[in-house]
Amino acid sequence: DGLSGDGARSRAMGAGARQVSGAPAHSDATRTSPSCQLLCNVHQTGQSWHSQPPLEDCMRLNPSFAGIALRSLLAVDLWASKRLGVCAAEGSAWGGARPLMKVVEVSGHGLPWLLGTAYGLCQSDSAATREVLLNLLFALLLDLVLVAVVKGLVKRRRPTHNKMDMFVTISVDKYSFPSGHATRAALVCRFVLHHLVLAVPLRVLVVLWALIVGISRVMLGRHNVTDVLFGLFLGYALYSVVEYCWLSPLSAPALFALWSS
Ligand SMILES: CC(C)=CCC/C(C)=C/COP(=O)(O)O
Repeated sequence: DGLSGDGARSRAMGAGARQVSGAPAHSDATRTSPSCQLLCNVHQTGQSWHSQPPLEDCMRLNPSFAGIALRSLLAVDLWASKRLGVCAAEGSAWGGARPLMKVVEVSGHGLPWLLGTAYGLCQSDSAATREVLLNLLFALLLDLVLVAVVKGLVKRRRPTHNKMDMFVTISVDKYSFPSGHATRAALVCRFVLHHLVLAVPLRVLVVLWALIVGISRVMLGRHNVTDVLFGLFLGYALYSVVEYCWLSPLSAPALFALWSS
């Protein structure tokens, strides 16, 4: 019919699926696995593989716009992350800065934040400080659980150029989406800015710290850019949840009574 390439292949396939199997386009026959359907068609008609392109081939030739956009984004992400992983190893372009980046990594790690907050809680003798620290502890735990759940669901592998020499990890930390450091940095940053009275230069420093923690994840080769961007977004959004569920002697009297006893 004068058509060539994808259009002709798609049309040939569509017609083939209806005529050869003798079934409507959405019957059980067309819902079987593509390769099985193809073998069945070839068996029934004696057609060659060339005259009947497999269904899966057809799907790849007609991907959705969202599919193309996602694949392109992921390709750019992998390419950019590899280029930006300049401290991924001692021999990398900025390998000399790796020890400093690892200090930044520890500053955003969950363990020092959890231990520090728990210690502060034990030491505090003011009810107001206790309330803030208790909520920070709740936020940090919620963050750990949320990140572990998302990592476990998405199961995106860390970049191949990452050296797995991280300070204290848990099993899901073999996965990279989202960056736990980035979520924590954004969460803690918003929390501190809302609950601590700080001079402007210190507030700027807190924001810079959160950004540097995020950037260092890519520079160390631990994460792809999208892991960090989504992590920052998740941590930022999580703070709103923490604010919404704010624990106080009014909303959680049992918890506070337990603590004061
Ligand atoms: C062991 C504890 C308490 C927390 C684990 C913190 C950790 C290692 C998170 C992984 O962060 P990235 O996803 O940014 O690599």
